[in-house]
Amino acid sequence: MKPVEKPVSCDIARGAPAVPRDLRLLAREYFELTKPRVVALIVFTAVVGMFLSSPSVFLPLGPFVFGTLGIALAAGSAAAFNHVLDQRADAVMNRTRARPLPTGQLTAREAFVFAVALGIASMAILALGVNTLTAVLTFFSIIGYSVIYTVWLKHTTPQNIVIGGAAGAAPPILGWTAITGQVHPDALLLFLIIFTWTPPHFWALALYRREEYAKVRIPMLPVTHGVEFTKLQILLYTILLTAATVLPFATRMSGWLYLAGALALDARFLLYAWRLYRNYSDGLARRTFGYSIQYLALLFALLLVDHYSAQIREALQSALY
Ligand code: HEM
Ligand SMILES: CC(C)=CCC/C(C)=C/CC/C(C)=C/COP(=O)(O)OP(=O)(O)O
Repeated sequence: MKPVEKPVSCDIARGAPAVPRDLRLLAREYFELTKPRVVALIVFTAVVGMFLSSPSVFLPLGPFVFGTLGIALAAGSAAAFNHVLDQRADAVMNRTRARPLPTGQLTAREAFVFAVALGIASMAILALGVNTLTAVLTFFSIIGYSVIYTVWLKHTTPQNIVIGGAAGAAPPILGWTAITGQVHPDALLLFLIIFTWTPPHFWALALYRREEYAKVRIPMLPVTHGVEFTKLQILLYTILLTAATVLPFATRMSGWLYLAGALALDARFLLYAWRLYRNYSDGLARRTFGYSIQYLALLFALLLVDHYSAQIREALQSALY
């Protein structure tokens, strides 16, 4: 469990900052509002979507730069809205109580203004520098995560993260449309991979954090349906994920290099899910959650390397001979 380093303030309702402000610290708190590590992986999946949409390594510079920036700002905006809208539950759970709003480092008003500013900047950059389709789809992703998931689904149904997962799975589509202006079926495969990955990713964490979720009455699957059922769902979704990861090879979007690497990653994920199912421990659930993140990063890196394998081989050959 992460140690809580910051003092916890009760100033949420009054909206006043509880501690003196230092500009560097303040910048760090704002940065923290964007969930930077999550957003980094989200942006990576979007960038992979961009490269996979084109046979050339050289993407049109404007859509590439503005697309990446716009998607990153949108994801950061959605994350900041999530901090504002979930501040009461965040103040109670150990994992989240050191966040900028529960500690009083930032007020809800400051976080809200920041979220709106990032959202507007993202929309302006995407609409003016990329294309309308990407701006519109990104707008729906922001609403999907910050309103539909955070305000509604998260607090009403244990299927919250399955349905809400669509927003987190959208970025490869956004990357693809940023470059081509079209939603291609191959982009939907990338969406499907993240969509089926989200339940094992999140439920592994929800298992070892189940008491905290119960404390704040958030109906996550282990709280409403218990550990046994959640372990089974993780296993079933990991099997579904394995099937989804074969599709890029089956449709010839990706080649043998991708298939071999993806199956190796899948085998390890399935092993984690199987061991969790047979012999549960909080420690194993924590390691499964950690692996889920490595898994997605490596899988998307594989898609990219496989896509340019011919160019990489040629470059290596000309460097060697
Ligand atoms: C509905 C969908 C999702 C849910 C409910 C979810 C939930 C979570 C939670 C609760 C954490 C722990 C954060 C913490 O340590 O405080 C986490 C971490 C993480 N998630 Fe997800 N996640 C989802 C989708 C995604 C997506 C789409 C990505 C990337 C493509 C992603 C990448 C990550 C990463 C990289 C971390 C580690 C962050 C860190 O080290 O601080 N997640 N996720
Ligand atoms: C392009 C675009 C707008 C994408 C938005 C996608 C986005 C920011 C997804 C975040 C996924 C995530 C960390 C969910 C956890 O929320 P939670 O509230 O369950 O977790 P918490 O308890 O850690 O806050």
